[in-house]
Amino acid sequence: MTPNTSDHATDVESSTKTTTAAGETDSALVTARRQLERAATHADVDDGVVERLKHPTRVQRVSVPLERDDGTVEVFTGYRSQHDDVRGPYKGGLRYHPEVNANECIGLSMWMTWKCAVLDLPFGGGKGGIAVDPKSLSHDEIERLTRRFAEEIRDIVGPTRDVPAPDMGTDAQTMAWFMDAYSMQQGETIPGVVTGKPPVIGGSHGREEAPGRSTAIITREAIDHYGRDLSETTVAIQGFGSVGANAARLLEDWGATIVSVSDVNGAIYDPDGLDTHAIPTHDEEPEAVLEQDAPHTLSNEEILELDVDVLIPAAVGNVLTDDNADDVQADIVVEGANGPTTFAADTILEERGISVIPDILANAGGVTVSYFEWLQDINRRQWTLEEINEELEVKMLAAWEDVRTEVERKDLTWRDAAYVVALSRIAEAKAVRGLWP
Ligand SMILES: NC(=O)C1=CN([C@@H]2O[C@H](COP(=O)(O)OP(=O)(O)OC[C@H]3O[C@@H](n4cnc5c(N)ncnc54)[C@H](OP(=O)(O)O)[C@@H]3O)[C@@H](O)[C@H]2O)C=CC1
Ligand SMILES: O=C(O)CCC(=O)C(=O)O
Repeated sequence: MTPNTSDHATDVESSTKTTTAAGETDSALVTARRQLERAATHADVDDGVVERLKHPTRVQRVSVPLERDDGTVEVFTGYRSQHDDVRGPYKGGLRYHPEVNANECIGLSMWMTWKCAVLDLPFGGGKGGIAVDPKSLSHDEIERLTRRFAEEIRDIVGPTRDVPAPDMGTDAQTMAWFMDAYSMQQGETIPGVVTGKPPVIGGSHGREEAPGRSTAIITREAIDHYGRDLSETTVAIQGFGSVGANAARLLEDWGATIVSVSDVNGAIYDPDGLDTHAIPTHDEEPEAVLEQDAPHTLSNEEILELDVDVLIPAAVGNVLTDDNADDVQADIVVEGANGPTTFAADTILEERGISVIPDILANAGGVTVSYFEWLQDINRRQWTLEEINEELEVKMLAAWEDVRTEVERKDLTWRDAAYVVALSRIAEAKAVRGLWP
């Protein structure tokens, strides 16, 4: 099939914006561009490079027909946005969620470019997915959908071109089907086409927990930076999946008090602390949070306004907006999710003295362990879980120090500082390759 590819993606970039009650336009793409424009004023980067980075290299949109279990046919829309590859192959997850659209994928792929650069990984940024509610499909239907999606985007992915991974609504099994479908088309087993696979077929130990682990590591460092003690820290976490649940359990193990967690239906709250190991994760049992014993339940709006030391939004994007930023009571927000804070909310939180540690640093453990997986696939050698976690700690602490240095040197917000680190590495790579614009 001929790829339906738009090199400039203008058609999609001008559509699908959402607006908050207060009128703030906040698609992931709009937020990502505003963040870039603001951060660029603090970085020594050519205006032309910044202009180029506002646009993806390529966005592929495909129709993904699915034969349902009852024999009827339904057609879903899938996307893959490839933002920039100056530092290496495009890298980023595949999301299965009803709200997936082109602009969301472009914005998320921009964030992947910065994330890989902040962590100094040899990758660029990509992101994709299918506009579908995976909970409405059977196991077999998700397998058929994934295999067909892999066929539709096979021309633009590959271990040295673009390497997908899990994101919301996808997991190690999804990656296994994707890898198998791609390998069958290529006529040989190619584990490195995706990361986040089960270890038995070339996946890495620790990948599933990694974005939650890095979110916990960065929370720990932030607490220490502000002269506090983790054992006296209260935390609320929105979302109890790969990112939220793993961050919650680690922070609890390290002494923090997790007072509230939520899933799509709402939150449970215990001011004395929850036993997060006893709460099933999204992977173990979706929508199980409200079934747990707890003194209070809250809505997903209320959890964001709890009086806690640390708030970790770890579910969907755009949850902190100009509508509720004034009501946030946490002292520190650590972004476990991608893009939970709109541009206007960021400004309000900054004015109120609330530190926001950005997604492109905090949740970067996922793509970092994906990089370790990619290396393991190339070398056909599996690292132990201990090796993975040790290397992840080293990479996260190095990135934390790089960003912290910029925060202190230029008196920047954590987000601006992370962008400055990323942009300078990307601009230097473009300059040295002579790859401008
Ligand atoms: N997986 C990864 O490798 C990485 C993911 N991220 C980002 O982290 C975020 C979460 O991803 P991940 O943990 O993988 O997702 P999962 O699918 O594993 O879990 C998502 C969690 O969020 C809950 N949820 C879904 N919709 C809402 C909503 N509208 N309000 C509140 N909670 C909701 C789900 O509830 P329920 O169980 O009831 O469905 C579930 O608990 C996303 O922004 C993703 O892009 C970032 C880096 C890496
Ligand atoms: O592991 C990866 O390649 C990407 C993970 C991801 O999508 C993300 O960090 O948002």
